[in-house]
Amino acid sequence: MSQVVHTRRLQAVDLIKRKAEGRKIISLTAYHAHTAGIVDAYCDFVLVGDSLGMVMHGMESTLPVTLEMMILQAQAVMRGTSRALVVVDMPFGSYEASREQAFLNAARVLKETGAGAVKLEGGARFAETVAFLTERGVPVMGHIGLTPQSVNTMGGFKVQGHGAGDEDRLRADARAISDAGAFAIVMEGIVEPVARAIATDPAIRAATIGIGATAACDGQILVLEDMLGLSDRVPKFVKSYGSLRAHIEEAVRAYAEEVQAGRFPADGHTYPPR
Ligand SMILES: Nc1nc(=O)c2c([nH]1)NC[C@@H]1CN(c3ccc(C(=O)N[C@@H](CCC(=O)O)C(=O)O)cc3)CN21
Ligand SMILES: CC(C)C(=O)C(=O)O
Ligand SMILES: [Mg+2]
Repeated sequence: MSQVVHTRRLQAVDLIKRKAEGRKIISLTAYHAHTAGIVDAYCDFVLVGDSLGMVMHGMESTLPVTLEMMILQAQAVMRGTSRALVVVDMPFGSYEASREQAFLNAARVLKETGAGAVKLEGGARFAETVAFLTERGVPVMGHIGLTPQSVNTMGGFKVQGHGAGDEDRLRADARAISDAGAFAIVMEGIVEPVARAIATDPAIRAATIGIGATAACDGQILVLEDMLGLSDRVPKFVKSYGSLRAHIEEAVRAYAEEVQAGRFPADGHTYPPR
């Protein structure tokens, strides 16, 4: 009799185990089935980020992104992955008004996509929301520091933690959402000594995921198109691991040249008579 090998996706609780074991948590964003399929083998979780508004649609900020856009791209990413946990960003306006609004919209995300968790931006002020969702079966990832949905109140995409009292505030934010039941916290754009102090704080049970924050975090994330060298402008915290923009441009240039010269399509690319 053959043994049934049950492979399953990583789950939110697995990331907390990772933190305890001291094994780094690897993650990237993805918005499409095909790119998600490539990163699935290497990532513990794949984030369907609301940065898709800026990366895929050329928006100036993440504010115009809708729940419908997030659900559509999350469905694509779920189809492309089999191993990684898929986490979906709650877009601006879909969770801030009340705990009930947050639950109803998060439930829609889980029901309509099959994703394993949602992420929402905010610290101590959203601790009640994080607890409300977690108690009702929705695993929540928090996001503190440079929170892009607050671009208008922050006065730009500004690195956080330079001011007096910032360390205490950011630490209180991280502790509050960890205590509320968040399984992980994205720490974005936080100045090094402050980020390190929070990432190594033994009072924080949630796994810390850095982006433009310290290497002391339990894991790291980047926007896939940024690290591939496809995005035209990237934040300073991005390291380029590829040069897709140049690759695509060269392919498109060669195609245009061959069509112009009549060399494409050649015999192998047309249908001969039977
Ligand atoms: N393509 C992309 N990559 C991202 O990492 C990303 C998005 N889009 N969209 C949503 C947010 C916005 N993010 C950003 C955008 C710009 C900066 C930026 O320009 N930062 C300045 C420092 C600004 C300051 O502290 O004054 C930098 O030089 O990195 C940082 C994060 C991160 N997220
Ligand atoms: C940059 C990551 C953390 C994010 O929130 C996004 O891609 O929207
Ligand atoms: Mg986001």
